[in-house]
Amino acid sequence: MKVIYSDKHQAHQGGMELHRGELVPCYEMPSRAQFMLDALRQAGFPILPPRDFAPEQLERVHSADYLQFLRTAYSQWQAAGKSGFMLPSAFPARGQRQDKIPTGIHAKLGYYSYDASTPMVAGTWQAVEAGAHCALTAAALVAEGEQSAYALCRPPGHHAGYATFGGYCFLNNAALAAQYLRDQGKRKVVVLDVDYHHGNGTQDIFWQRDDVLTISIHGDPATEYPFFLGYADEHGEGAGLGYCHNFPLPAGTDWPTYQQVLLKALQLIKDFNPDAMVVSLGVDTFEDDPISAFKLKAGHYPLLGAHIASLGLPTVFIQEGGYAVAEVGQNVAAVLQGFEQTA
Ligand SMILES: NCCCNCCCCCC(O)(O)C(F)(F)F
Ligand SMILES: [Zn+2]
Repeated sequence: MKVIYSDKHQAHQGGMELHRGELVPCYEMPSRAQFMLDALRQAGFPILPPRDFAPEQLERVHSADYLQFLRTAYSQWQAAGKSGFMLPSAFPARGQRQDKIPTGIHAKLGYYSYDASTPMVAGTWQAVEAGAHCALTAAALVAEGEQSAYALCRPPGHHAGYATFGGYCFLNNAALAAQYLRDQGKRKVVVLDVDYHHGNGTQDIFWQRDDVLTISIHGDPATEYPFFLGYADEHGEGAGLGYCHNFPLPAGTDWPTYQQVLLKALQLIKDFNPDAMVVSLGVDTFEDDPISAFKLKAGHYPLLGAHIASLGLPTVFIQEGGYAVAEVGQNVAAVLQGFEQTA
C-alpha cells in the first residue's frame, strides 16, 4: 500500500485552541504527522509525494465562496492589523441570518465555522491544500487500479462541511477522495468513518445523495464533540434518505462492543454493494487518547484493518484524528498492516 505524504503540513502550526473553555496549545500538532511517517517508513510502506490538482477539484465538495475565504482569510486578518493565529469571535446562531455573507474578517470567520478549536495561521492554506492533494492522489491510485492507498493528511478533514470549517478541519479530504472516485467512474462509494468523533462534515456533504453512503461510529454527540450532529436517527434527506448511518457509542466503549457495531456497519456496506470505499481513519479511539473516551488497545488496530479488508473493496484510507502522539504512528501502521495481511 502506498503512503502519500507532503511535508507542507508543517506550515500549519503555532495556533491555540479553545478547549473546554480554556485556550490551550493545539492537540492537532505537526509531530503527529512525523510519528506517523516514521512508523509507516519503519513498517516498510513506500512514501510518495502528492500529485498536483486544479483548484476546481476542490469545488467538487466545497463552495467557491468558502474556498475563496480560506485562501484569503489570513491576509485579510493581517490587513485588519492582526498577526499570530486567527480565531473566530462570533457565530451566526438561531434567529440570526445566514443568507448574508459579512465582509469583515471577524464576522466571516464566524460565518464559515462553528467552533473556536480551529485556528488558522499564515501557512494554513498551503498545508490544507497539500493535504487535500494527498487525499486526491490516494484516490487516483485506487481509481487507476491499486487495491488500496493511504493519505497521511494533516490537518484532518472530516469535520469540514460544504462551506464550514471546525474540529481542526478545513477541507474534507475523505469527501474529496470519495467524489474523485465517483468522477472516475465508481458508481457507488461508501465513506466509513472510524474516527472517535462523528464525521459531521462528510455527512453534510453527502446528506442528500444516494451514490455515496456515509457511516460513522463515534462518541455520543450528547456528550462528545461535535455535539450537534451524529445521532442514530440521522439517515439523510431526499434522494439521500437511507444513505447515512450513525452509531453513537458511550464513553468507555471497549473493543468487544466496538467490534460488534463495526460488523453491523460492514453489513450495511455489503447491502449497499459499493464499488469502492473511503475510510476516515482516526485512531483517537485509542485508550490513551488525551481528548477521547473509547478504550481500544494497540492490539485491536490490526483487527480493525482486517475487518475493513474483509469487504474486498478498493479502499482509500484518509488520516483523520489521533492525539496520543507517541502511539499514533504505531496504531495507524497497525491498521494498514492488518488490512494488507487480509486483503
Ligand atoms: N470541548 C470539546 C473540544 C473538542 N475539540 C475539537 C475536537 C476535534 C476532533 C478532531 C478529529 O479528531 O475528529 C479530527 F479527526 F478531525 F481530527
Ligand atoms: Zn477525532
